[in-house]
Amino acid sequence: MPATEPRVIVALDFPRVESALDLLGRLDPGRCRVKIGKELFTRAGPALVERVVRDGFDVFLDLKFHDIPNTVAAACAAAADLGVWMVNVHASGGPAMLAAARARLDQLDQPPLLIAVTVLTSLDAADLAAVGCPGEPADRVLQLARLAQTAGLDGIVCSPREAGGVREALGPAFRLVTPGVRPASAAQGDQKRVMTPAQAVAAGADFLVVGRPVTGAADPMAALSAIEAELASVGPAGDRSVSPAAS
Ligand SMILES: O=c1ccn([C@@H]2O[C@H](COP(=O)(O)O)[C@@H](O)[C@H]2O)c(=O)[nH]1
Repeated sequence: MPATEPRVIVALDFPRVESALDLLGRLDPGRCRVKIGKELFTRAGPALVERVVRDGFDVFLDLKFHDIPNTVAAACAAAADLGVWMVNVHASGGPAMLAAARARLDQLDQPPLLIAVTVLTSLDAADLAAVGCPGEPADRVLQLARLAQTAGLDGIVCSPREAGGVREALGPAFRLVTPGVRPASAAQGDQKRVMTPAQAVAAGADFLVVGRPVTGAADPMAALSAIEAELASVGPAGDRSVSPAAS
C-alpha cells in the first residue's frame, strides 16, 4: 500500500447521530477513512451511509455478516449498492459462506473490498477456550486468514499482534485491517489484544481502526493528529506497494 494513502479508519461509534455528523464535519476524507458499525448503522441506517459516501469518505461498513451463504451474499450486495469502500463478514461463517460473498461481489464492476473478521480483538485465549476454541488467538487468526485467502477475500480483520505472522505467511497484497489500536496514553477498555499505532504499522497492518482514542478524546482532532504524527515516524517501513501482477 502506498505510504501516502490514509491508513487510519476512524470508527464512528456514537450513541447520537448528531455526534457522528459533528465529527464527520471536521474530518478530511483525504486524511482518514471512516467506519460505520452496528451502533451508528442501527440508529441511522443506509441513508447515513450513502450521505457519508457522497461527502467523499471511503466508508468501511462494519456489520460483520455471519449467516447462511445466500443471506450473506445478498447482504454484501446490498452493502455494495450503498457505495461503500469495504465490507466484512465473519471468517468463521465457513468456506461456502465466504465463497458466496466473493462470487456475489465479483458480479459487480467496482466491488468493495471484502474482508473477513478472524478473532475479535476483545478476546484472549481464555475467552476462546470458553467458546470451544482452545489455543492461542494467533493460531486461530492464521487458520481463519488462510481460509479467507483461499476463498478469494481481499484481507482480514485481526489485532496488530497477529499482523506480523499473517503478513509473513500470506504475503504483501493481503489487506490487514487492525482494530485494537491504542496510543500509549489511551485506555485499553474492552480490547484485550492491542498495540500502539506505530507498532501496528511496523508489524504489517495496512489500515488501523481507531475509535475511542479519537472519539472519546477531549479534542478528537488533536488525538487524530497525534496518531498521524506517530505513524509518520514509522516512515516507509509500512509501504508494501505491489505491482498489479503481484497482487
Ligand atoms: O475484532 C474487532 C473487530 C471490530 N472492532 C471494531 O473496531 C472498533 C474499535 O473501537 P475502539 O473504540 O478503538 O476500541 C469498534 O467499532 C469495534 O466494533 C474491534 O474492535 N475488534
